[in-house]
Amino acid sequence: MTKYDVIFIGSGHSCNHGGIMLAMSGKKVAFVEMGKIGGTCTNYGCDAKILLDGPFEYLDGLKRYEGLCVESDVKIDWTRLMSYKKQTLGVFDPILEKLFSDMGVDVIRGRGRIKDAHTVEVDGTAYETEYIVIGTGQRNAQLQIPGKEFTHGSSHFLDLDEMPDSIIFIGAGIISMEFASMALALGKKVQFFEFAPRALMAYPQEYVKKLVEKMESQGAVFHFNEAVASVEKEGSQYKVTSQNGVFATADYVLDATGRVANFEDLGLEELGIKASRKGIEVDDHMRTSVSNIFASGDVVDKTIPKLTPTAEYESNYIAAQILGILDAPIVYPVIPNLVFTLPRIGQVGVSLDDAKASPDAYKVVNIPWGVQNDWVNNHETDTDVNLIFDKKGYLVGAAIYGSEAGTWLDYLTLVIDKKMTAADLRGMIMSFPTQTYMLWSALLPHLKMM
Ligand SMILES: Cc1cc2nc3c(=O)[nH]c(=O)nc-3n(C[C@H](O)[C@H](O)[C@H](O)COP(=O)(O)OP(=O)(O)OC[C@H]3O[C@@H](n4cnc5c(N)ncnc54)[C@H](O)[C@@H]3O)c2cc1C
Ligand SMILES: NC(=O)c1ccc[n+]([C@@H]2O[C@H](COP(=O)([O-])OP(=O)(O)OC[C@H]3O[C@@H](n4cnc5c(N)ncnc54)[C@H](O)[C@@H]3O)[C@@H](O)[C@H]2O)c1
Repeated sequence: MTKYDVIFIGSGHSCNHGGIMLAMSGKKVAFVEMGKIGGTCTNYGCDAKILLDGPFEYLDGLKRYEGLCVESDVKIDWTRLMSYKKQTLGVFDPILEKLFSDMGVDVIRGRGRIKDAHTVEVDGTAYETEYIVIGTGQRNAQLQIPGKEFTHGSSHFLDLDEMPDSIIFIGAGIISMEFASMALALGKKVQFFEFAPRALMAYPQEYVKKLVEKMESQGAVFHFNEAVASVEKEGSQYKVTSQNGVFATADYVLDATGRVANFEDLGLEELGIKASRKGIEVDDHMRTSVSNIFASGDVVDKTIPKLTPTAEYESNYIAAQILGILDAPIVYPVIPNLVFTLPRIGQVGVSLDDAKASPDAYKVVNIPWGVQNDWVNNHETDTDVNLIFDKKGYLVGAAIYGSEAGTWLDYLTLVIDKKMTAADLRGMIMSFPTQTYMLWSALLPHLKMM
């Protein structure tokens, strides 16, 4: 029997970064994968979504100049876009398998199950190992309601060869709002049933309101405070009904009501490792109650956001521990959150809603960016930025509404994380005229001097 130093169950971002670090440091490593190599982000999540979003971003930008100087009749052909997506991402699985094995990692295909603290079984074959890392991720939390068989999850939507003419989104969270932005840009009929009083509950209220109004102007209908109770088939359509009796019909129903951990059938109960739909319980070293078994990424029960960069961070942290490079508890740096709607909404650090509720602790500087910087802003007049400073003048948070939010958020994350002062920024030279230069100028007067 091959004896491994570390077996990862999963091959997504919660596993592969740390796994490669370990293999390159001379450890004998294997990834056990029952689906596509690379996991959700690579095959059915971030990468698929951002590839499809590409032309929509440009179309949204071009539309801003309509009536000003652009006569636009640009249309996106979803079917051809999807075929481009399938061609591009379809080759990732074999490429990654080769890449990993070239780096010294064995890829074992099949469902992994922990037999005892030092044995992983894959479809009946046992593999011995010193350490185990569980990185089995999450799946759609499909509502258990009558007619659930008529609903689809995010992976199905990201593989649709034809965009349906009408769609009901159950939930107005991150996945629904991102997907609906594309459907609306194609002129499709979109409705939402959302249990909460508003969309994107974790994001700044005023920005979500702006986004919802934009989507409504494109024809979207939002039913807030409506929990879905059933889905029925009516001819070629589907009827969605809420607990209050509000109903609507559409060609397609997407259930995006959150995600649950893949913790079942891993042999955890026999080992006394605690887990629930929220995830596997770990200590501040990412260890389960069995000290040589770690959990990483989306499958962990944690309060920090379940994202690709946080999964990557944890996998590197676990690898460093196994290598004996560090022994301190895990400490997360500031984590940016970005919704890829049209336009984006992003925030990092202290949230805008919290900062506004605590004026004694924070100074909020609003910049009506789109109005002030229209000349450098690609005519995106409704862009808005809020910068949040603590009483010493350090930047501690930021919230952004605009198509460039991602780039700016990463830049501001650096300023927050490194506790940069005005003197630090003045010691740097930025390119000009760029939006990041304007952000740099906007920060200077409010930041701690030195
Ligand atoms: C539609 C969508 C869009 C997203 N967009 C973004 C985004 O824009 N930005 C962002 O940061 N995050 C995004 N995410 C979240 C991101 O995809 C996850 O945070 C990330 O993939 C987590 O990585 P992971 O390795 O923990 O889990 P996963 O990537 O889910 O990997 C888990 C792997 O384990 C395998 N597995 C499970 N059980 C077993 C078993 N018993 N044996 C063997 N293999 C097993 C699965 O097949 C899977 O490949 C998105 C998610 C979705 C669904
Ligand atoms: N840009 C990104 O970072 C990104 C993008 C996509 C996905 N993700 C990942 O996926 C997760 C988001 O997944 P999601 O959008 O499914 O979850 P979510 O938690 O963002 O949204 C789910 C929504 O469904 C609503 N809901 C729950 N039960 C309902 C019911 N019975 N009827 C009507 N509404 C109901 C909730 O109130 C909530 O607003 C993120 O936490 C992240 O892990 C991240």
